[in-house]
Amino acid sequence: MTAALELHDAAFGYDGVARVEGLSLEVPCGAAVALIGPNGSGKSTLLRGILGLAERTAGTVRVLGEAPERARRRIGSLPQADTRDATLPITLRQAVTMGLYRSRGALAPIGRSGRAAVAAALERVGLAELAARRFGELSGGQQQRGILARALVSDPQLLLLDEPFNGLDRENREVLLRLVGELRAEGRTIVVSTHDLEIAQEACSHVLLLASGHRPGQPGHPAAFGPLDAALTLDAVQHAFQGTTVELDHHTVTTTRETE
Ligand SMILES: Nc1ncnc2c1ncn2[C@@H]1O[C@H](COP(=O)(O)OP(=O)(O)OP(=O)(O)O)[C@@H](O)[C@H]1O
Repeated sequence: MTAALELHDAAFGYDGVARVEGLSLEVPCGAAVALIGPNGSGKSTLLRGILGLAERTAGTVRVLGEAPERARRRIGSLPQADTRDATLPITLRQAVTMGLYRSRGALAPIGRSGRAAVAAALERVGLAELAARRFGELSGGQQQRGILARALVSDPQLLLLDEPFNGLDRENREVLLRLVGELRAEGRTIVVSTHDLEIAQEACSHVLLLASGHRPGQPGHPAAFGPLDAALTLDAVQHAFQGTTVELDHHTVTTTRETE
């Protein structure tokens, strides 16, 4: 298999209405794709579409060579922080164990190999010592790493991370950046949405820039896709982030949203 994701003129949305459209791209296996775009351009909708959780309203989609619903057991996902429930009365270890259900089913016994996988995932994100803590009592950054461990526990080939860097302090950000590098080195494919172009430059091989619809209510669409150096141009960033000031120098790209 050459491509982890193959989209041809695909569109995704809700209730028959496309929220992001015109997606034609192939993501090679082992790539780390930064998914960048302004609020509402459809980043989360695209990630949900890849998981088969948002409606495909046009085009075709292959994920790891299969239809999204069939590929789901080979995908690890980290949803946006505000869509998670941190109040569940469970421990961190139990939260991570839930990551096994997708591949094994919720009623299958976890067994020795499952427990070892949970321990390894917790070790990997540096939280082994907090395994017995209640999930809701962890800091935001620790919860984020715990959810990443939950995504990793089933040994996924594709990882979909929705704004994992949001609200992280420097230490948690560094841990996460290092992990993305390691996961990529292991040959896993990663799609990570972020508002931070610096993260894209530090951690990713490819970029998909989404622009908002031309008018309010219209679906977002790609402004650029490709290897980072070729696709992350000032023109593409300006097209995606209309109404913002963008600076692009040799190594650093900063975008600042203009206040009205
Ligand atoms: N469950 C839903 N039902 C209907 N419309 C939705 C749903 N979720 C999102 N939308 C709409 O789809 C559009 C794209 O939203 P989406 O969350 O994918 O954008 P985003 O780029 O991830 O934004 P942000 O950066 O703010 O997270 C928005 O207009 C949003 O209101």
